[in-house]
Amino acid sequence: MPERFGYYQNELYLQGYGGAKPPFSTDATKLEDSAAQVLEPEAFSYVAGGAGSGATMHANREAFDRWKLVPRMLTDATERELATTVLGTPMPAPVLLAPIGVQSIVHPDAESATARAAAALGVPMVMSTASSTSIEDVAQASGDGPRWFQLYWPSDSDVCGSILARARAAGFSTLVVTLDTWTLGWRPCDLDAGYLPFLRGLGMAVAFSDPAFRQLLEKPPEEDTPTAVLRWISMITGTDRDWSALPLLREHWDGPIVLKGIQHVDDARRAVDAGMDGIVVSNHGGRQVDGAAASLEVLPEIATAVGDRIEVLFDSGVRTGADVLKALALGAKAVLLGRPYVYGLAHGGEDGVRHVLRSVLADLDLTMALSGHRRLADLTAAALRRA
Ligand SMILES: Cc1cc2nc3c(=O)[nH]c(=O)nc-3n(C[C@H](O)[C@H](O)[C@H](O)COP(=O)(O)O)c2cc1C
Ligand SMILES: CCCCCCC(=O)C(=O)O
Repeated sequence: MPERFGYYQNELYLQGYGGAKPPFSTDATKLEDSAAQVLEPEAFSYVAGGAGSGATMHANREAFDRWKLVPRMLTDATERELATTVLGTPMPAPVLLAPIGVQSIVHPDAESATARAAAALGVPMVMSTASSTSIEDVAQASGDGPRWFQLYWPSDSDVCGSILARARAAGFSTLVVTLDTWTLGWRPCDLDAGYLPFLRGLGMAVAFSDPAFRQLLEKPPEEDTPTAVLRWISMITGTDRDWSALPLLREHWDGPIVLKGIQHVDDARRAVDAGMDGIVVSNHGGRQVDGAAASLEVLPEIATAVGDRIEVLFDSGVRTGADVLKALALGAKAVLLGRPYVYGLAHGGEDGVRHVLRSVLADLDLTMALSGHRRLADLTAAALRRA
């Protein structure tokens, strides 16, 4: 029997009645603040930080604040239907976990804990190429849970093919190709601390466990980590992959393909022309182009232009149930939750991620109810007013 998300509210109140407080806050902002207390300062800054002045990261949140919900009354929203299917993946609510690399810097159980928490709720996890856990180990932790794989696209086609074959064999159903991080943005927090986890050999589990990648090295990564790291980084950065190269991915992947990092309506149209199955309207949580538009700001025009031809997903700035509702009303089919679940992981491993997910989904369920929406299909721009 699938969890009724709103019931998490009762569970928390009843715990309080018995004298117990939830171990972690139900408020994403507070969870971020307290994550600063439990994480190494460099690791916290790496997760929380944005590109440049942080303007785009803050703009992502401000854009949500500009849209207000306009609740409707007496609409028979007693029972809500949140379940949906995106690109053949059934999910209990229109929420996935965004690909987030190098989770070992926040918790030793890293992506395995995230995979177990997501699977327990049936929420799809998008595993990052920059994970600290191998494809096969994440698949094992995920069990029967839905899982998608995010690609930082290696220029070497044998390595690319090998990684994708492993992901497919391990039960990852959809490929998410990230386009906005072909080189790292200007990130003052990390630069000032001289901190980039990858240069320390972290977040390399996918590459270092890959036979095709290992074959290219004179010495195995365990013997000469710096050389292996630099070889890998040089392989996944650069612009020698362009729109014309997208069909090559089809040779290695027979499932749906989604392009992540789309912000311009013309790029959304190009994705359609290239035969892609979906896009993620995302500015990488404001970590790449400082001064770029808020992701929510560009969502409506993109959804209007291509939403009937391609699945439009959204991320960057989602923190609450109301945020999810707003993104759906502005045309997204589903959203990807980013930093908040990493703060859950930092606080309590698998339990922490599960708590964050249950909180966001319960909040979404109750916000749908109190705004008078029973079905996801009811959510249109008419549910909102721009402040
Ligand atoms: C610490 C961190 C690592 C990330 N690693 C990846 C990654 O490996 N691949 C990827 O496509 N996006 C990555 N992202 C971007 C997220 O997938 C997502 O786009 C972003 O977190 C959304 O913004 P939000 O966290 O503010 O909601 C990362 C984000 C953070 C915060
Ligand atoms: C050279 C790209 C590695 C970046 C991987 C992690 C990431 O996406 C981030 O935002 O940080």
